[in-house]
Amino acid sequence: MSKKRVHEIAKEFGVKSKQVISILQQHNFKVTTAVNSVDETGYDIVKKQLSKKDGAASKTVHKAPAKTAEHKQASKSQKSESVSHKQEQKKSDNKTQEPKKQEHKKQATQKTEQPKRDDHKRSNVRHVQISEPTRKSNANQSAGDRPNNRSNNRNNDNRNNDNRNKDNRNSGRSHDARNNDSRNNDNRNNRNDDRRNKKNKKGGNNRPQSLLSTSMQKKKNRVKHRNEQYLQQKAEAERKAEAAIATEIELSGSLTVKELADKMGREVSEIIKKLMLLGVMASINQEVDVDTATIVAEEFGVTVTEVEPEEDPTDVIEIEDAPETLKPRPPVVTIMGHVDHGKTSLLDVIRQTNVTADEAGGITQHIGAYQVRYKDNKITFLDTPGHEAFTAMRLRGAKSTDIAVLVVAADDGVMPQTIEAINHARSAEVPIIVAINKMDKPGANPDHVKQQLSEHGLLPEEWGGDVIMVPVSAKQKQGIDDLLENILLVAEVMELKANPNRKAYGVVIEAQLDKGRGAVCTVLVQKGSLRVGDTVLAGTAYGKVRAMTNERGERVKVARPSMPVEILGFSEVPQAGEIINGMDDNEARAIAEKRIAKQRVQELQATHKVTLDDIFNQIQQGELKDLNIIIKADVQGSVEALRQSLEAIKNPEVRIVIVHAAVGAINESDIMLASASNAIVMGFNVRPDANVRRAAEQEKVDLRTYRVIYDAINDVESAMRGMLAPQFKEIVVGRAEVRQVISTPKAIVAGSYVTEGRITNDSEVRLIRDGIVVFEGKVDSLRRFKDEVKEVKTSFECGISLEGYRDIKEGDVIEAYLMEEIAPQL
Ligand SMILES: Nc1nc2c(ncn2[C@@H]2O[C@H](COP(=O)(O)OP(=O)(O)OP(=O)(O)O)[C@@H](O)[C@H]2O)c(=O)[nH]1
Repeated sequence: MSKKRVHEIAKEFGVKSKQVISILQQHNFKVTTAVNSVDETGYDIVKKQLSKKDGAASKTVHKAPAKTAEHKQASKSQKSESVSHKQEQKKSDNKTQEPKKQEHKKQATQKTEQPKRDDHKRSNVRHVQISEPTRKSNANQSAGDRPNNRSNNRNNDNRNNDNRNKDNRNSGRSHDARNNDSRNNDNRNNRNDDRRNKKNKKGGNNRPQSLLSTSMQKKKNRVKHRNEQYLQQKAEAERKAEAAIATEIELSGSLTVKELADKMGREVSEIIKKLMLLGVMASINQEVDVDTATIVAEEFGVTVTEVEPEEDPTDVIEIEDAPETLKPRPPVVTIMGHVDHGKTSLLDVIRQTNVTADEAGGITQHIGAYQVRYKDNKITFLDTPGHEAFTAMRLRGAKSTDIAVLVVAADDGVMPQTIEAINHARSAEVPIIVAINKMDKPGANPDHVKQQLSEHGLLPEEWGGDVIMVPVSAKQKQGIDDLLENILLVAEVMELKANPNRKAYGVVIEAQLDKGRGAVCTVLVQKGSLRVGDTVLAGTAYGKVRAMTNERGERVKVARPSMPVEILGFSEVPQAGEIINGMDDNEARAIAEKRIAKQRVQELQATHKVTLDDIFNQIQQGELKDLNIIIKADVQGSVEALRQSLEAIKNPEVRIVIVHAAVGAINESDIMLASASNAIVMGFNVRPDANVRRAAEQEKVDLRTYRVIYDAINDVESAMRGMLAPQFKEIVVGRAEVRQVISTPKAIVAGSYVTEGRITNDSEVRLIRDGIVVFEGKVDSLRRFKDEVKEVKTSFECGISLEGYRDIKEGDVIEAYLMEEIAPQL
């Protein structure tokens, strides 16, 4: 063997050159540096020495990595040592502790990683085992950064202990009880290390977990638990919402925004937003047609199927007539206006001047409607009080009038009923022609009338508006042609047409029971033709037409569109405004029976007329879109004040609509209009008379009277919020008419006649003059002749004096009332 340098030998044995030099010097070799070389003898001495030492060193120091064949060999022997040791230990431990076995297994597997680590720490006496993240960071630190490493090591004393133990194990040294303890420590320490490392990573608290207060821990657990619960609930809600969202819906006709949202399983706000984006401003209760609903639904990715609406077996399906079957028909005109402005006179003049020679016998009987001929054209006039033609018919969904003629006396101008008539016609969307009557009168001022009408939204044509205003005089029969001419003109523009060749469809104008003839009914045929022998159905009444007569009492066999006829043959008296259909016998009977049954059910159910008491419920259920109100007050100022205050009430779901507002007492016409338009009537300083109250009860119209405007507004606001406290209801106990006013030194005594109910001496009373409340207070004294009495009943005379009020006039009405507490509505 050639000579070998010291550093080569050192490298070969994995020791420092210094060590080799020292051995050689001990054996008198002259070597001082690593580059000095020695012969085979020197090499053998070193080898011998080092292998001796190696045996000893292997017991204390971990071996160098198995890079060379020798090392591999060493590693193998180490393994075999370890295995044999395990076997020995197995025996000695008498197979007692399973965890230990596990530990051994773990160590065995760790061995495969060992060389790497050994390599890394060859120069370190202490072997540091660190958990993965730290190891990484240490690895990232350069090997030259030793002091840092060391300080880390010091900080991690436990870990170091652990590693020392591990080293011991790896070196195959004895595994005594101490070692076992160390292993346990090792496990604990490892866990702690992991936590600490995690914490350190976050830059959090470095204190060991055990040092955290128990309460903190509990708090943390609670928060964690709550968070988990919240997340679970959220996920559940989302899952449910997801499930509720429809992907397909069926639409059978227009529906409200709320209904659409419900169908789609979406929030109303989402639908409203989408509609807004589409340029449609809609509130929750507003109706949207199928097309709009379809667009909205498709925007949400919902497929829409249009289906036929469910049929009501009591409905008679209305046939849509093909355009080619339609033939022109005469217009149907209603004359309306204020009392004494000349409605009857005008109708008479029209009738007389336009009956042809052969009809000279004239109209023999009143049948509520008639036709006149004018220049080969027919015009049908409804001879019923104006408001009835609208309210009663509209109530049942019928539209009888094409054109409204508003009669205004030129000398009197616009009066309360004129405004009422305008509102009726507007409500029914019927065009208005104004007949300015009594033009022959000296005080006639048509311009003033036009001016007044303009203020109510009727602007005459000559002033740039679209309302035809014709000056007439019923008395002098002037302007009648002009009026009829204009009626025909408006009718022509309206292109009024109907199919005469089909089963009859019309409306009942009026009906009554005649002792001799049974149910007598005036019918206006609107479509098709009605013939004697036809079976007809109107509401729950049906029957075969036995006889038909026109307005002159002549028997007719057929009645065509726009023709009024009186018919006999109904099983019972139908109601005015009811729709009449010609149909098969059996079908008519079957539908009538079903309608009777339905009516019974409806009667059992609560009425759906709007009342302040249940406005909130109706809003909630999406049933109410507009709150219609009719205002009646004693003076115009109050009307306007109430109107403006009510209109100023804003509610996102309900709009306040003033259907009619006028000065004057509440009358039957107001009730009819309220009934037809589902309105409530609010009276301010005005009172309804007995008939009006009865009508309101019958029609189930909510009628409220107030003395203070604020109370009225407050009631509406509270009702809309569902906060109305209807604890008291006024009960009228009796009424007395003042027939004579007697002045005595002590008081003014109203010599009165009790017309209804009773008046008591402790009554709360109000004094009413022309429907207007002029005083509210208490009875001071109540006398029959000269005696003080407690009460006076209907049909008796009495003397009433009022506490603190003397301005009593003949014709005044004294109304006695009491406030009755009523149970709040549920
Ligand atoms: N000078 C004049 N008087 C008229 C004219 N038209 C009607 N009158 C008179 O006015 C009064 C009332 O006429 P009516 O036709 O009864 O009036 P109305 O509107 O039908 O009255 P009500 O049925 O009570 O609502 C009668 O005395 C008529 O003679 C007219 O053109 N000129």
